[in-house]
Amino acid sequence: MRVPRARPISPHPALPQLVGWSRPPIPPHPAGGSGSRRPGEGRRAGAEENRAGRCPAAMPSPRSSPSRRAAPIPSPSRRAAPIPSPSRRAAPGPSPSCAAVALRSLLAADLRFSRQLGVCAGERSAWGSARPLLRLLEVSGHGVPWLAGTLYGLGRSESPAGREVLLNLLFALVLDLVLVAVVKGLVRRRRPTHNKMDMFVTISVDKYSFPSGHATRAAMVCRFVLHHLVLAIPLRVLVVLWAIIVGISRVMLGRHNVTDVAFGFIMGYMQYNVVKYFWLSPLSAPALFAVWNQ
Ligand SMILES: CC(C)=CCC/C(C)=C/COP(=O)(O)O
Repeated sequence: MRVPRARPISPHPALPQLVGWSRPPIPPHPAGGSGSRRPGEGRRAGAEENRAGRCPAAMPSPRSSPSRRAAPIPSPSRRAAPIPSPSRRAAPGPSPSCAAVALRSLLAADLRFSRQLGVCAGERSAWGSARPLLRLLEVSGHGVPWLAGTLYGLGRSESPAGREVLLNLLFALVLDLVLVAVVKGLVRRRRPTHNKMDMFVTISVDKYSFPSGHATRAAMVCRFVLHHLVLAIPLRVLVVLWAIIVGISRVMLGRHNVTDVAFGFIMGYMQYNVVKYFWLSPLSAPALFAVWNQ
């Protein structure tokens, strides 16, 4: 018959393996507060955070960690050991959630990729000789020529239909400037470090890069023009190509990261929906058109 071996009582399941048996039991902390952590508690707290919806990817898996493999399997009696107080369990600090880990990885890849694509960021960059051409594209998608051109067209237009379209284009351009300024001011993402701040006419929020104002404007103007101008197919293709090239050139010039431009395209595309919804016409804004037609 086998006689069960007597097992000394340990104050904590992990202590026997880590500090030996000769150590006197540690009394439970009276306040359960910020006393010194016992070995093994951090691991337990981490596991609890994991159960509470933390990202498993952010934690080393038990298989990947040799120290975890060596950890003792708690027996039923050990499981009855004193439960650490909530304040002790909170001590290791929050580990990043899945979304935060994914976002951080995406942003790191974005920075790396955008730096590689910034081949015209300076005159001495790999494609530095193409920089003047890309800067011309920059002006073609800038707010000033678009606002000036629209105002000029409005002043010269003699047809009510033309005036209506141009008035709505003016509204779209102003809306775009306001929305981009608001998002840039909220997100406050710095422009890439390799960007030379030699841009044509900027306003204060333009020190920020998210989203790309050129990309929003290019996408929105592209949709606007395709909907309201009767153009031959080659010209329509050219308008779409222009919008895409303006966006790509922002990254090549080092002005933006890829995500700034990608979000800018989406935002500009959706801005046109807003313009369409609030379309100004003699029916929806009679006062405005009455003044204009006098
Ligand atoms: C001053 C006016 C009327 C518009 C500013 C246009 C501008 C500089 C936008 C910035 O574009 P990115 O965000 O693509 O660099």
